This record gives sequence, C-alpha cells and structure tokens, in this order.
Amino acid sequence: MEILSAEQIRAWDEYTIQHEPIASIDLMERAAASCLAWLEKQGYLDRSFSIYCGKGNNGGDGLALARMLSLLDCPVTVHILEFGNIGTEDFQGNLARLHQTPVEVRFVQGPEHFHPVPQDDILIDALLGSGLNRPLEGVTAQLVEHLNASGNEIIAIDIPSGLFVSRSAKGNTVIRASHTLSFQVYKPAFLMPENEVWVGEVHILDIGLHPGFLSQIAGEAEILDPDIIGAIFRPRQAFAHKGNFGHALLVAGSYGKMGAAVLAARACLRTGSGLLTCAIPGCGYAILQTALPEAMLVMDPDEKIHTAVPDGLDKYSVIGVGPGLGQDQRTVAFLRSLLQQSRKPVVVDADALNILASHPHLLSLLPPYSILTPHPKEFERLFGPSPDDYVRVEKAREQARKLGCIIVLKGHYSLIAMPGGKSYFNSTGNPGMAKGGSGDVLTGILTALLGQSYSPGEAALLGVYLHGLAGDLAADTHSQESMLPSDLTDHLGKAFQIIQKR
Ligand SMILES: NC(=O)C1=CN([C@@H]2O[C@H](COP(=O)(O)OP(=O)(O)OC[C@H]3O[C@@H](n4cnc5c(N)ncnc54)[C@H](OP(=O)(O)O)[C@@H]3O)[C@@H](O)[C@H]2O)[C@@H](O)CC1
Ligand SMILES: Nc1ncnc2c1ncn2[C@@H]1O[C@H](COP(=O)(O)OP(=O)(O)O)[C@@H](O)[C@H]1O
Ligand SMILES: [K+]
Repeated sequence: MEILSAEQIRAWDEYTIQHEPIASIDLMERAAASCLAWLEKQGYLDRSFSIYCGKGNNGGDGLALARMLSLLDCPVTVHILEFGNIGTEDFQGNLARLHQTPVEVRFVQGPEHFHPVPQDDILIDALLGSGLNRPLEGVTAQLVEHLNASGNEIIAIDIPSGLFVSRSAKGNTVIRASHTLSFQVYKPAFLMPENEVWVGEVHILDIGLHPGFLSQIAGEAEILDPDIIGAIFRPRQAFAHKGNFGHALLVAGSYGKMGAAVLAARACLRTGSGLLTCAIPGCGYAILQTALPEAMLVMDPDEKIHTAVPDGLDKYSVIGVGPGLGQDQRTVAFLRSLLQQSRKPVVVDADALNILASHPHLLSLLPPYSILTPHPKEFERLFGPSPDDYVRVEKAREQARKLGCIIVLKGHYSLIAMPGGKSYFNSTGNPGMAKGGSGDVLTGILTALLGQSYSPGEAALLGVYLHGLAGDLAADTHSQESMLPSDLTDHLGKAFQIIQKR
C-alpha cells in the first residue's frame, strides 16, 4: 500500500472525479458513508454525537456524517467553527442538505460559544484535515484544548485536527483522538512514534479512489504488506540441496553476551540457512555446541572477545556481524579487517554499528548493499540527533543513498530505506518485541535470507516482515508481556507457513 502526501491524495481525488467519473460531493458522500459503516460495525450507533466541523472538506465530511447519523435516529449536534469564510463548495452543499434534517447546528465564533460537552457524547473531529497548512491558533486551538480536556472519546475524521500529513507538529495543539478514520491510504503522520498520542488507532477506509492513478505516480514510500511479501518469497525447489541455501557466517557474542550469538544463530537456522558457522570467542564453545548442534564453530584465539578474522571468508555466502560483539579496541581492529576483506553485502547490527558510530571512517568500508539495522539510539550514535521523527526518517533515506546500503531503522513501523531512494514501513510486529534480544533474532533472520540468494533488498523486506509476523504469532501464544525474543524464533515456522499460503 502506497503512502502518499496531502498533495498526492488531493491529486488522486481529482483523478477519481475525472476518470470514474464522480461528482466531488458524491465522493465526499462515500467518505462519510465509510465512516458511518465503521461506526456501525464497531457498535457506536446507540450513542449520541457532537460533531465539530471546520469549513473545508474535512468539515464537509463531518456534516455529511451528521446527516447520515440523524437519518438513523442517532442524537447529533453539529458545531461549526467560524473561520470567517463561506466554506468550500462541498461544505456548503452538505450544510444545505443538513438543514433538511432536525440536527441542531451551532456556530462557534469564540470561547463564549464553547458549550459544555455532554458527558456521554462521542466527539467527531472534522475541524481540519489534510488541508492544514499552519499550526492551530486562536479560537481553533482553544476549541481543540476544550475538546481534549472534556475526557470524552474523540474520533477524528481523516487526521486529528492540528496534525500535519508530512511534517512534525511537535509542541503544537492537536486533537487527541482514540480512533482516526482515514481514507484509502496511510499518511506519513500515522507512522511516526511522536504522533501516537494524537492518532490513537488508525483505520484506513476504502472509499474506492480510482486505481488508475497509482500507476501514474512514483510513490516514494510504501507499507510493507502481504502482496509485496508474496511476490518476494520463493518456496524451496523439490531437488534443492543444502548448497542452494547458503553458508552463513555469524560473527557474534563475547564474554557475558554469548546469549546474543545463540539467539541470532538459532534464528538464522530457523530461517533456512543451508549451513551456519558461528565465529565466537573461546568462552562460547560449550554454550554454542550445546545450544545449537546444527551450527559449526570457528573459534577466536581470544577467550572473551573477537580479535582475529576467520580464514577463508570467501567461502561464506553471507556474513552477519554485531550481536553481543562488545567494543574492545581489538574488536574495532577486527571489524575493520572483516569489512576490508568482505566482498559481499554484510548484515551489520548492534555493537558493530556502535563501533562504526565511534569510528565513522569505517563506514566507507561497508560493501555496497550491506544491511544496517540500527534502533533509534544506534541511529543517533551513527548519524547524529534528529529534532523529530520526520527528520530522522528523511536522514535514514539520505544515508541509505549516500552509503549505498540498506538501512533498517527499527521501531513499531520499522523503516526499510533502500539505496535507490524507495522506502518501506513494516506493518507487522508489536510492543511485546520491545525486549533485549529481539534485534539479535532479526540479524539472524536477515543473514539467513541474504545467504539464500534473495537480493539484499528482498532479504531486508522479507526478513523484517517475517520477524514482526513471528512476533505477532508469539504474542498470540504468550501475550505481549510474557513473550521472549526466543519465542520469535519458535514462531518463524508458522510465519513461513502463513506467507506460503498467501
Ligand atoms: N481522498 C480523500 O482523502 C478525500 C478527502 N476528503 C476530505 O477532504 C479533506 C481535505 O479538505 P480540504 O482540502 O478542504 O482541507 P481542510 O483540512 O478541511 O481545510 C483546510 C483549509 O483550512 C484552512 N486552514 C489550514 N490550516 C488552518 C489552521 N491551522 N487554522 C485555520 N484554518 C486553517 C486553509 O485555508 P486558508 O485559511 O489557508 O485559506 C485550508 O484550505 C480531507 O481531510 C478529508 O476529510 C473527502 O471529503 C473526500 C475524499
Ligand atoms: N513497539 C514495537 N512494535 C513493533 N516492533 C517492535 C516494538 N518494539 C521493538 N520492536 C522490534 O523489536 C526489535 C528490537 O530490536 P533492538 O532494539 O535492536 O533489540 P536488541 O538489540 O535489544 O535485541 C526491532 O526489530 C523492533 O522493530
Ligand atoms: K479532522
């Protein structure tokens, strides 16, 4: 699913109006009807509603919804915020239609018109939508604060009023919705952690915009969905042998952090690597041999840390490096040699990223199309602080282009930024994965896929999606609270089966 800017969405409206064809007010009718259907499905129709409208098309949606609710005998009051203009054509058309119903319409010109909010009313926010072009101020901001302070449940139409579609509204006044009903596609605003308090749960409603439009635009970002994954995943051939599925080298673990190596290695095996060798310090020998009989080992001469690059790197189809590595000075030198000798894309995570952050000149040694998997803190260490989430995402895209690498910026909607400029937001995963070790599992998964002749881009997309899907399945089994990173690996099998069936 594409992620579009406000301008692109407006253009899609226009395209639909021309090519379906459909009158603009009828498209608004469809948008309002989709909100009504959602309210009905969620069991809201036995409630009473206060609907707050601006004078743009977002307000028009609110007026149309008010009429529809009233026709179903729901008690509705409409409050229209006076902006000192007559409103858009479709707003006016819907106001005329609303006047033919018994719905009471109140005009709000100043705080003296802010009625106390009836305690049990559901508030519908149709003040401002994707047309917002400046922060809320004056009466508008005061009204939003009044509604937020009411403690009532607020459902926002299209986007909570005060939130921009594609840039930060940090520090501004914004409606705090518990649900946002938006149309057709995700907007960037819904994917940014800083907006969670305002958007609540997001529901994308299909209003039948013309599909022909999508072939005309070069979308910069997409939601990683089952269709994309279905096109990437390749089932095993009947006559395949282990040589077809790569020989992965996983460089991980140090004294006190051998668990990271075990987690990554198990995930690598469960993601189908043909062969796996783990490069580990001496202290990990018994641990790895006992935990994972399927894995082979190459031992570092040092007992506790990584100091020496294993011989014959070229025989491995892929290298994954980082989980539990430590940042000893000798390990820094080790990482430098490892990257210098690597001729294929490498998966780089955790302490390997931290070493790159403290020795940025090493970034130039990354083989093209390597996959870097920083969480936001590691990202900040690598590329500096960002004032808001939008800037961080943009910076990740920029760095992916600059380094010629894939950057997986991990989070609720992990961003996968490709060197060619395209990026994806992952749709799987849950807060049960916010535990030390989940990232190590991802490294194992990505390393396995990259070794199995998936292209680096394919491996990154499939791996991040599978990791989150396994997380969702683990949460179903164990709850988000109780699930462990190792449960992600235990649910990879089921995750593969789901992908395969689609
Ligand atoms: N496909 C879809 O998605 C469909 C979308 N539809 C709906 O259309 C909505 C977009 O409608 P829209 O373009 O009329 O914008 P909307 O936000 O109602 O008004 C913005 C106007 O307000 C003003 N303004 C801006 N900032 C302000 C501020 N801080 N404080 C005060 N005023 C401010 C500014 O005018 P200005 O004052 O700058 O002249 C601007 O022009 C969309 O969200 C969805 O609900 C459906 O109906 C059909 C299908
Ligand atoms: N709230 C969340 N929703 C979805 N996924 C999450 C959430 N929190 C963490 N994750 C996922 O869990 C993983 C955590 O990785 P990371 O922070 O590197 O963990 P660690 O280094 O401790 O193993 C990432 O893939 C991230 O996307
Ligand atoms: K709104």
